[in-house]
Amino acid sequence: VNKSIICTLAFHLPCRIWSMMRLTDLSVLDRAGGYGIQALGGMLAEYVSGDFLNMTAQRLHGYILHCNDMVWPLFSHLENAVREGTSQHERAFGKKNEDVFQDAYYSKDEVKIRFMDAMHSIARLTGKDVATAFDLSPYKTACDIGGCTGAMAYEFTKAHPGLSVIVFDLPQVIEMRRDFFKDDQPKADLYILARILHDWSDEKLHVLLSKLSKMSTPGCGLLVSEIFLDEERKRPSRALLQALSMTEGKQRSTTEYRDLLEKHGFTPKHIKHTDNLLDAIKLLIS
Ligand SMILES: C[S@@+](CC[C@H](N)C(=O)[O-])C[C@H]1O[C@@H](n2cnc3c(N)ncnc32)[C@H](O)[C@@H]1O
Repeated sequence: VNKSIICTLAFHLPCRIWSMMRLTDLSVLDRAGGYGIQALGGMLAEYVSGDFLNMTAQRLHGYILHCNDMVWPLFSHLENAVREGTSQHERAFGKKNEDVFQDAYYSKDEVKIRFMDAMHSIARLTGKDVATAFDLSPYKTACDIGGCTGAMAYEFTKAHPGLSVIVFDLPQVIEMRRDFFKDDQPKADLYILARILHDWSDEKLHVLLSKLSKMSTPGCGLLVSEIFLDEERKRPSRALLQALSMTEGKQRSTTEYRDLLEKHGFTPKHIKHTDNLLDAIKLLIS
């Protein structure tokens, strides 16, 4: 991918939103799913000057097509979404539950492939940093919940040759026919949740996390990889912008993730800010 495409995208997205909004007080965006977005300019600076451009040696084609075809059209609902306090997905698809995810991304084959390609691009970009963030030598088996194409799982097996990783995802993605809210996850020493938690409400996550907690025995680990908001919920700005195009989920700070996970018996052990697009936290079941 040509750097100029990234620059163009990074520049035009915030600028177009800004001009559409014509708002002087961007804190009004807090109503759109509870996210402040005071930092559109900051996001631009981060993208243009930051490591993002150095990563473009990796393939981002799928992600750019996904942004162009799926994410960008959602932003045409931005102004009303802000006024009504709805998420843009809710406005675009008229409903707010997990079916939105399946309908939006998996109802048509070409959209499905593009979404999977987009997830694959970012997993390849971030996977090595997430996989090497912690010492995982005590674990022999891992389960990547919502692991999509297996790109992240592949990075884990490359970084930890003794670890075997199961990918658990929807029937449309793999033939295992597993839904992480309904089906029991396979037994593993380590559960990986990469870019999963931000997609769901606290209520939904209680269902998923209590299942994982029941499956885990003392010594089992949980590795969560997300963008962690700072405690003021203002940065990084790409997380805030992404929040506006999400389904029913929300971005959370490190403390919010910690509180959520501790309720299910997972004790945080290490947090790693990777300087890549995703951070990671490792927890142990107590
Ligand atoms: C945002 S993607 C993250 C993919 C991958 N973990 C990564 O970091 O590249 C969310 C993944 O969760 C899967 N997913 C969504 N709802 C699910 C469900 N109810 N049961 C199982 N997988 C689900 C999607 O198919 C998709 O692969």
